[in-house]
Amino acid sequence: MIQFEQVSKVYPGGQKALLDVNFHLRQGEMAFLTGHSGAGKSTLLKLITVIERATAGRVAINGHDIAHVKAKHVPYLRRNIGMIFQNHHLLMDKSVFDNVALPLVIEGFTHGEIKKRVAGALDMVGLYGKERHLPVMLSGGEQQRVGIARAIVNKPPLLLADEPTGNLDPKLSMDILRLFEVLNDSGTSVLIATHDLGLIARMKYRTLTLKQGQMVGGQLESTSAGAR
Ligand SMILES: Nc1ncnc2c1ncn2[C@@H]1O[C@H](COP(=O)(O)OP(=O)(O)OP(=O)(O)O)[C@@H](O)[C@H]1O
Repeated sequence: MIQFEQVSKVYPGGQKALLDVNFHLRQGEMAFLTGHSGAGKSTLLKLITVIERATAGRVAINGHDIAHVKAKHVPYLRRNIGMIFQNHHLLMDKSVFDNVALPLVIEGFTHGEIKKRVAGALDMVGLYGKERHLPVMLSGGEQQRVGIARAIVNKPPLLLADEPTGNLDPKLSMDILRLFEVLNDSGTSVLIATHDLGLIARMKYRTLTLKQGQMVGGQLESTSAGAR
């Protein structure tokens, strides 16, 4: 599903964020991505969503090299990726419903289908009934879950999450991880960047580890990857 071959990223100014990174996330796999602050986790996710471009190497999704994809094709590529951001990226002047509906509106779904799917996604994250609320009326954890509902509402084949449990208490964190498992069971590939080693330890998934931009663990696919 996702393949990195000798991928490096140097930011303008010379900051080396990733160095010769190799890994393969299989179709239907769920894995964690961990490492110290500044190790390069967010950068790695940004290369997959083409928010940033690799300086060297090959980044491929389903065999297609995306490192050099034309800017006009990037929105099509992103439709297949649900992205959960560290700081939610919600539209603060729009209701919960409008925030979650956004990917479906962009894709041109009918109003009836949008209502049905948004209700389903909000139900999955435990926010059913809060459709008309503005994000400011919600707690940090609830806002995070609105971001998760928005990422899963169009049932993307790939879900990327950057610290998805950062604002959540242990019980809610576990609930969100279980939700990712449900999506993974239905075929979604999931990559979760997190500092939460306790959470990782409780779930038996492959863990890719970055240290100062280098992949120092988890690159090799194990036959038990994805087993619980
Ligand atoms: N836009 C940018 N311009 C220059 N340097 C950047 C930029 N974004 C990130 N970096 C640098 O690249 C390195 C990797 O950053 P990145 O955000 O990928 O790390 P991270 O592992 O996600 O960290 P955290 O866990 O703190 O979010 C850091 O040294 C950071 O300062």
